[in-house]
Amino acid sequence: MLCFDSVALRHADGTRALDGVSLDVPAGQFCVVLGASGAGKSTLLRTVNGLARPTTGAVRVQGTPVAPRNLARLRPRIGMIHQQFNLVARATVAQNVLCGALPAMPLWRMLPGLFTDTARRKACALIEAVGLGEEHLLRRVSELSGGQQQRVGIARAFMLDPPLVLADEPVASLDPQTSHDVLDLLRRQARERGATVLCSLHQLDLAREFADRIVALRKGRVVFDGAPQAFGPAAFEAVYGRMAEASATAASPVGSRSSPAPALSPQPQPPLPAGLLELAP
Ligand SMILES: Nc1ncnc2c1ncn2[C@@H]1O[C@H](COP(=O)(O)OP(=O)(O)OP(=O)(O)O)[C@@H](O)[C@H]1O
Repeated sequence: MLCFDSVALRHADGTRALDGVSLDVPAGQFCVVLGASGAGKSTLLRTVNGLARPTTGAVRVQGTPVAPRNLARLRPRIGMIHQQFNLVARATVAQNVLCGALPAMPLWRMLPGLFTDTARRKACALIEAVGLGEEHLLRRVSELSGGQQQRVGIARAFMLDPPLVLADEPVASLDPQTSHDVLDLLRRQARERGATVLCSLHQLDLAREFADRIVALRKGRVVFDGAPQAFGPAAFEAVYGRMAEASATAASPVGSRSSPAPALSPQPQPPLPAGLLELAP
């Protein structure tokens, strides 16, 4: 379904965001990408829908290379769920979900927002499937809670029945219980529709609970790739580096709903760079 072939991405300032990532994600898999902040998770996802271009290597979706000439053909096949929901705040729930059909619409229908009856019915069915009743259809999304907004985001992502869904930290701004419910919903929807999911997360406990497979990055490299049960203290240390084994276990026991906490030991404070001292008021 999805193939990363020796993918490296170096930014103009020299930052190596991805460094030789090779992965095959088979159809139907719920694959979670873990890693500390800056490890390259978002960049990896963005190479799949063409928002980031690898410096070397290739990404293929169902055998089609992700390249500018193929993007119009690929985008309807890739649903996207964002950390900050990326909904149109002033538009209604129904309008936002219908927007998920735009990548497959001709321009003459897209500009005036001429959605077909089939699309409207599909949007209603999806809104119900994600647990939002009819009373929510015409509510502005700005009036919804974070969890409800992400349900709208999930419904929108499935509008075109994409075989592949990318979810970039979909629960980062939600409380632990809502995070659990939203991931449960995402996995159920993906299973029912046979979709493959590549989902970046910070919460190891949620990854262990929902993933079929965990791929962990550190500094743009894959440092763990395996079943959630195989992600033990050694993998934790490989991914999060400085965190001690004991604090790792305490921070994120299996089944807990908290995010990994930073190591508790006090760190010596380095001196402020000279440039910052000059910024005194
Ligand atoms: N436009 C850019 N120019 C230079 N460096 C960038 C740019 N965008 C991202 N980076 C760097 O690339 C690396 C990977 O970033 P990325 O956003 O993929 O990490 P991440 O694992 O998703 O982090 P987070 O969990 O904090 O969202 C980081 O070092 C980041 O600072």
